[in-house]
Amino acid sequence: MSKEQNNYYVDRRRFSDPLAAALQPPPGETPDQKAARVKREDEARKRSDHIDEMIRQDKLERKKTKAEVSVLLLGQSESGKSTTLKQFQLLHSPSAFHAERIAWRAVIYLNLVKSIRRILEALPLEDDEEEHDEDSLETATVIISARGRPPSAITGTRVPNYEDYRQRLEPLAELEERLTRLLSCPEEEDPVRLPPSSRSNGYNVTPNGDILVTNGRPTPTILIPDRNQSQSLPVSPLNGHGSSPTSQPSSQPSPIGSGSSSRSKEVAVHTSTNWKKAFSLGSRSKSPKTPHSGEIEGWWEDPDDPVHALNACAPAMQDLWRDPLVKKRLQEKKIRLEESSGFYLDEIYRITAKKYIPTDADVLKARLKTLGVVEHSFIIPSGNNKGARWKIYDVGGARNQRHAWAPYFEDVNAIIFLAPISAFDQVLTEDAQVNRLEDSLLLWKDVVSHKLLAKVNLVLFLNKIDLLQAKLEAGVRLNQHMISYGDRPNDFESIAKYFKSKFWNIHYASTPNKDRELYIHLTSVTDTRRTAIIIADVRDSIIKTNLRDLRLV
Ligand SMILES: Nc1nc2c(ncn2[C@@H]2O[C@H](COP(=O)(O)OP(=O)(O)OP(=O)(O)O)[C@@H](O)[C@H]2O)c(=O)[nH]1
Ligand SMILES: [Mg+2]
Repeated sequence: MSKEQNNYYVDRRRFSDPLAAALQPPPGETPDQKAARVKREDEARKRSDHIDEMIRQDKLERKKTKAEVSVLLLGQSESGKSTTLKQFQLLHSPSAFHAERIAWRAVIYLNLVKSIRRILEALPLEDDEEEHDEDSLETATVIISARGRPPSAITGTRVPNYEDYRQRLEPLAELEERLTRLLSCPEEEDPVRLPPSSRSNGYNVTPNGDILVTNGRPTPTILIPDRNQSQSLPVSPLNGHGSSPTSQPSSQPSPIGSGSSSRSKEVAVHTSTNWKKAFSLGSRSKSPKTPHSGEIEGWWEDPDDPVHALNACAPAMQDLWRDPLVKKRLQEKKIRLEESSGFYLDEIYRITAKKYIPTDADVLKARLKTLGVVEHSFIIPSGNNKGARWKIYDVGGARNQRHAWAPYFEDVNAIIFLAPISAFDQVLTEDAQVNRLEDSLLLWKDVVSHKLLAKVNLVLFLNKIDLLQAKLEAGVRLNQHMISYGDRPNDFESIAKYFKSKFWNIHYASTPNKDRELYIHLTSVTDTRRTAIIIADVRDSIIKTNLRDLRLV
């Protein structure tokens, strides 16, 4: 570069940097003037440094007194994150949890109807079993056998009553369509984009202080009247004329058992949609009910409410589920509905009763895929301290949701990572080539090796141990799906120990912070009593190790 060019760049720099320009000695400066100027600049610099230091101290002090803990729930789809969040809610804001129970009625109905559809689809003997097997990969409850299909799956058990069941259950097809339409999020395919700035927008505070992130839209506060109160219950918006924002023109439902919508997507609700409101508060167009007003008192009096179709189909559903030939056929097809929403099948008459209100356990078992990020916030008292505000973030775990996690890494105190260890013989719903346990291990490695998370407390829930136990009792062998397990005993203790050390080793090998403590729990997060104990333990460990410096304990 020539001297001229060089000067040009220096001048440009002066122009574009006002501070540098200001510090340039004025032309013709005498030595005395220079000494005075240098002294002034020195003093200015000292004052500026002092202000910087004060700001730093102030920030530190504010951080110390900020009684706030952020916890992020991570893990693959169906690992139990939302269920864990529900357990936190049940423990720390039970009235809000109970107030929302009624909203889950629609989800539970849909879970039940989907289970019935899956059974009906599994019954017919297909000419082409290969094609049918592929159909069943739709959910993660289907087992991929390392040794191919057993001979029984090819010969197959015929269910002579199939056509009769199908006809009796036909009304459920329309109901499934309606519930799906009302619950589903139209942007389901869209990846979630949550810039960090969006985290400060759209908070909605319930009367209990619970906060939900709603991306700017209002969050429902759902109230369920006490059973003992004479107050009327709301009329259901599930009646097909509902004013739900997600209502769309009706499309023809596919006949139940036809298999034509068997690949239909799992129902997912984006955190920005108001599904709880839509399913709880009833039609706004109807005025408040009183026992003598001649108006309907509750959803069960609304002839269009889904409960009627369900209630009418209850005997057929019960016959189907109890039929030994059906059970045999499901076994042959290796479909274990008890691992997903199938547990409602054991309680058909209770769930389809006209005045059914979901219990806590029903809500914990209800499956609704998360899209986006849900924040739940509450105060947890600790000792004499007035308590810290805990914020728990529940994220979508499906592959197209995971990029929304990173913005939350920056100021999180602890991560609860869920790995469903019963899933060793299953594949991802979003990619049938990937074993679910393998996916959990890779995801775990990504999380523990992440530099931004180096100082974050890690809690690992090896979840769904109840299902693992049931699977082992049914004779499923781990080493047929994980060759590395070798010929170790196929019992629960040995397998739990093996998984613990596998996850522990990955952490040890990949963590950027060897001093970090890792807490591992064997969990079944649908079990309220045990999970409450574990949550208390997790809470204490997070507070003790993370927040001692912040004077919270
Ligand atoms: N039996 C049993 N079921 C569980 C357990 N944990 C979760 N479930 C059920 O598994 C299903 C999936 O759980 P969710 O909590 O919705 O899973 P998630 O991790 O939030 O999934 P995404 O929202 O898709 O990321 C629900 O029906 C839960 O009730 C468990 O330990 N045992
Ligand atoms: Mg979820």
